[in-house]
Amino acid sequence: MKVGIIQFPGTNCEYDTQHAFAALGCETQILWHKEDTIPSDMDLVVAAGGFSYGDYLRSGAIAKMSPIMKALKVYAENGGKVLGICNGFQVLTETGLLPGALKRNEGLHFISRHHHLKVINNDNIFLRHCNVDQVLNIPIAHHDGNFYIDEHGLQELYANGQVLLKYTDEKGNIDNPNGSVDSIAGICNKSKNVFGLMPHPERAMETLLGSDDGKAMLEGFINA
Ligand SMILES: NC(=O)CC[C@H](N)C(=O)O
Repeated sequence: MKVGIIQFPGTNCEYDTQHAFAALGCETQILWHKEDTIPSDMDLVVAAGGFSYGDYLRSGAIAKMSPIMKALKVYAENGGKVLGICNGFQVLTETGLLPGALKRNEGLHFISRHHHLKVINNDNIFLRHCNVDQVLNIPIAHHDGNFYIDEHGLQELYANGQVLLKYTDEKGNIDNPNGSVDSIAGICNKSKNVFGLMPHPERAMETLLGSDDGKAMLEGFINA
C-alpha cells in the first residue's frame, strides 16, 4: 500500500502523516505541490494539515490553485482515494472535491486540544473499522474549523450517508467546539472515495501521546 502526501508551502503535518502511515506498514511519498501528476502507484493521497500559503486570503484558497490540485481532481474522478486532514480538508472544500466550507471558529480562537468524536456512519472505507456511535479521542488544532453547508446541502449529506463524524464529549453527547453545522467534524463525497475531517488522526497513534484512536481510522484505507 502506497500513500502520497501532498506538501504545499506552509504544510506542517506531512511528516507526522508520513510517520503514522509508515507505522501502519505503508510505503509513503511526499508529493510537492508543483507536481502536475499523481504517480500511478498511489493507493491513497493525503492532503496533510498545516497552514498552506500561511492561510492568507482564506485557508486553502491559494493552495487550490497549485498544479497538483488539477491532477488530484482527475485522480479522484477516476476513483482514487483521497483524505484531507485539517488544512487538507479546507483545501478539498475550496477545490470542490468536498461540499461545504470551513469558516473561522465561532469563538474566533485557535483551538488546540484533544476532543471527542462520534462515528455517525461507518459504511465507507475510512471508518469501516469503527462502530457507529463509537466515541474516539482525537486532537483538534485549528482556527478555521467551523464547517458550514446550506440546508439543502446538509440534507443531501445525510441522505447519502456523507456525514461521518461529529464533535461530542466522551459520553457521545454533542459538544461543538467551533460552531460547525450540526457539530460535523468529518464528511465524504457522494462517491465515498474523498474524505475530509478537521481533527488529526495522525496525532493519535500512540497512547503515550494521549490516544491511539487514530489508528482505527487510518487503517481503514489499508487493503481497502
Ligand atoms: N492544523 C491545521 O491543519 C491548521 C488548519 C488551518 N490552517 C486552521 O488553522 O484552521
